[in-house]
Amino acid sequence: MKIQLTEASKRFQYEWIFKNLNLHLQSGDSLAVTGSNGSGKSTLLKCIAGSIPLSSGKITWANEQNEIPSSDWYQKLSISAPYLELPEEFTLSELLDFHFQFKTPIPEISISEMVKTMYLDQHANKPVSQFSSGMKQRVKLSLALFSDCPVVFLDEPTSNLDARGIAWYLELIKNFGLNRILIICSNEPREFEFCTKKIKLEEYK
Ligand SMILES: Nc1ncnc2c1ncn2[C@@H]1O[C@H](COP(=O)(O)OP(=O)(O)OP(=O)(O)O)[C@@H](O)[C@H]1O
Repeated sequence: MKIQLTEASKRFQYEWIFKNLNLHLQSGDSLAVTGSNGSGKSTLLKCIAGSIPLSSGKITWANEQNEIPSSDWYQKLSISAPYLELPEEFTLSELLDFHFQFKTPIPEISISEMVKTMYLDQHANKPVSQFSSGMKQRVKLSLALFSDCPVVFLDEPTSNLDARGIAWYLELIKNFGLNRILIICSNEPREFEFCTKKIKLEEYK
């Protein structure tokens, strides 16, 4: 899998969010996108995901053989972000059943092993609405990384996680994240110190 940004630029009205961004990513690459609040990290993710258009420039996704049309990018992509809510009326078991009707689970582990890996096996039949914020964050990250997608976006991955949760996140990335294209939006070095590439959005204004 390859993602190429060529002179990618985005503005809202008269405000440039980023300009002339060139980037080449392939499977195995992990990219940290850093920048202050409001610098445009989430906007860049949305452009790369194809959910909002660039103002100028080009983004292409390709597998080994062919370019992938932008209408199909979402099939290759899983996302964990603070602004994406879980359907909280489901129990965790129901949520996993629901989620994996749309995404293929990774072949390495079974659904019951996923629940154990989340340290939520005691809570599988509890509605997600009753989970703590840290438990919900572990569910969001797990859904993203346990989906068999070649591209994974993680926006502020350790928000709501305590020290044990952060160690759990780093282990999850090590075990399930590193053979994909991983893009992490963050200003917390501990969330992205393993990344092979880094961009600072303030440098693209
Ligand atoms: N739909 C929109 N219309 C107009 N302006 C927008 C829109 N979406 C975002 N913006 C503006 O784009 C800029 C970048 O916002 P964005 O959410 O991408 O920043 P961010 O780096 O992810 O911020 P944070 O770290 O606070 O999450 C902000 O000035 C924001 O107000």
